Amino acid sequence: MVCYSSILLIFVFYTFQMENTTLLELAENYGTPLYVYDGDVIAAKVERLRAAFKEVNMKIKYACKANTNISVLALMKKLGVDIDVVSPQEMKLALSAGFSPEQITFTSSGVGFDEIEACVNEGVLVNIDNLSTLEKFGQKYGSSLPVFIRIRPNVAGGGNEKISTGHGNSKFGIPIEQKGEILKLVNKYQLRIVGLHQHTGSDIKDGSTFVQAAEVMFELAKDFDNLQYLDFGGGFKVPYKEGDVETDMEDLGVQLSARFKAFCASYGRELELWFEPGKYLVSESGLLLASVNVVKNNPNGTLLGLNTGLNHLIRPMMYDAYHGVYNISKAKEEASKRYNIVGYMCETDDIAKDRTLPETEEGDIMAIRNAGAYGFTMASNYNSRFRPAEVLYYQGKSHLVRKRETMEDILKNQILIEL
Ligand SMILES: Cc1ncc(COP(=O)(O)O)c(C=O)c1O
Ligand SMILES: N[C@@H](CCCC[NH3+])C(=O)O
Repeated sequence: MVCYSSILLIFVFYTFQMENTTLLELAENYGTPLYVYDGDVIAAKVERLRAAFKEVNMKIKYACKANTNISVLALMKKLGVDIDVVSPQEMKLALSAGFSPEQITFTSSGVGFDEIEACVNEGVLVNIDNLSTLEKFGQKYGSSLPVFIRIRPNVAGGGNEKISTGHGNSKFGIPIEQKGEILKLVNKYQLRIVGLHQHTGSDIKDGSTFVQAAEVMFELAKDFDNLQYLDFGGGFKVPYKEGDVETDMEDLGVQLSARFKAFCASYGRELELWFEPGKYLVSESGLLLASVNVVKNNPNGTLLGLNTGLNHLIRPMMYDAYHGVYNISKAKEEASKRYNIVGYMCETDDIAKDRTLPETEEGDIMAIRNAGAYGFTMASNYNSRFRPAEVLYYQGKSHLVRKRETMEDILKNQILIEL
């Protein structure tokens, strides 16, 4: 109940702050499609996570793959959040946004050793997910640098198969069955393992999945003497519509904090508990604004064709993800008509099916919810279309934080040869 009402507050706040006036103005000023992020929603999510884990020494390492706009990253830094990156390029973005190398962790998955070196050279802590890379790390750096290892706990979790990463057939992490081999390498190279990491998946509804994976980590941790951190990954499920199931953060805070404290007591040292949420911090903060290009009255239903599609928001087509859609131009009118909402790409391009909305006209501005995470970062130039502009709204002011692409961007690296 506590949980549901606080998320409702976020929705109410969010709608109140930005619906109608602000959003329509932004669409007018910057054109559509346009990503808009509400920084106050991000700040509220950070606070909620902190409050749930106030009993332990918890650190938030924002999984920036969800949204790498450098102004969003700068906001995270201002909010006191650290950052998790998955490529040297994300690391550079984090540095550009003002993070110091000590605030960055590189969670690698099957990357070339050159990427490990690139991050080490910047002074960034690396997290290694396979034995072969761990061996190379030992050969090159021995005990001179601290290092993290990612394990695969063989715990299934996540909203769908594509985003489930901790199970026994997953490519991610070093399988927990290979503990003996990890320990051999640790001894051989005197590796300074300062942290253990696991990430079970994304859109995990059930808090007990986190506790289950944590138990695997606690058991493993007993064999490592120099730990400072245990990283339980990200993956908290956010609501996609009112009343939708979400991770009960407050309950998880109570359960996991108690187990964590008990573990630290038996380990004999206070460790930091790390999380690396992406969606939890940014999903609900974002809207993708788009215009209605076409209202198509087909015999079997009415389609709204928007000036966006899977090129800008791939989640509906990739994961069958639900995204709420509403008509900002007709916000005060009663929802009376059913629509399927589709994109403008030369592919089946469903955005939302069977939604009841006010009678909608061509030119209306529509808002697609939960677009703050894995929206722009998974966008492409398919059909040679431009990626949208982005706006960050924070404490009553909106800022353009990325310009819309132009034809120059599309042509930039292409080479026309003489034939
Ligand atoms: C290693 C790792 N950490 C954190 C995340 C963030 O997940 P989410 O955005 O669901 O919190 C991911 C993505 O699933 C991931 O692969
Ligand atoms: N991209 C996924 C979540 C993260 C997957 C990466 N581990 C989504 O949009 O739901």
